[in-house]
Amino acid sequence: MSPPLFRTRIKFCGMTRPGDVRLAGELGVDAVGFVFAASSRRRVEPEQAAAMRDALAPMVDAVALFMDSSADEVRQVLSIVRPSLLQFHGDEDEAFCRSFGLPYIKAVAMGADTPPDPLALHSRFPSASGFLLDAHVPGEAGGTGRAFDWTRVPRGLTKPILVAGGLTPGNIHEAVVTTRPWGVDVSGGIEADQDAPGVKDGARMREFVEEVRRADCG
Ligand SMILES: O=C(O)c1ccccc1NCC(=O)[C@H](O)[C@H](O)COP(=O)(O)O
Repeated sequence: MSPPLFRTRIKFCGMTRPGDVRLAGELGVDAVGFVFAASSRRRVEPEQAAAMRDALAPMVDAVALFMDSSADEVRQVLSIVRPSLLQFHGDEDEAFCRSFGLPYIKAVAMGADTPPDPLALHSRFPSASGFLLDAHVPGEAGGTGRAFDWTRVPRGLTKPILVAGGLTPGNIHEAVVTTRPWGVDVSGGIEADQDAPGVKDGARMREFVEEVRRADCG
């Protein structure tokens, strides 16, 4: 049987080391994320992210992730890091997100109540390139290592969606088969030590990619 044409995109987030970024490129990952959210345990300085960007393979997106940063802070990161894609995790509105002239992804918290309404999302963020559905843990912003109920992924989203939150090499096959997303985003699940956030583990990175590809073939 010939392999399917569709390929689930993979983003590794919360990168802090150039070597991990280099390996992500070799594994065929589509994007890597650098976190600039003030509250994050994986936050990096713009200069550190610029060094990682230099380690990036061609045709891999460098994603700068913000949460309620000021426009000046975002612009400073853009000038130093030169990301190809932005990701917003806070209360940023459409005008703010598009004001930097770069494609962007808007994160949506998947709380315990009703799933987000696709029409409402599209009309609030018509210029978004896609939406990242992340687990919502009260009092925490992201990168929580928690998963949400994947059966609650809203149908009828015409823009690409990325599923995030608590993904690991052990559950990513089921997550992809259940949700069939445009892409998946992982941070803690490719780290070996919970006490060393941002330090990725090569074997877990490789296994994660292999499991996504296995799901793509199923
Ligand atoms: O990763 C963080 O520390 C973070 C902090 C504040 C806002 C967002 C953050 N991460 C966003 C991501 O895209 C993560 O990859 C996503 O939340 C999944 O994280 P994980 O559950 O650890 O895989």
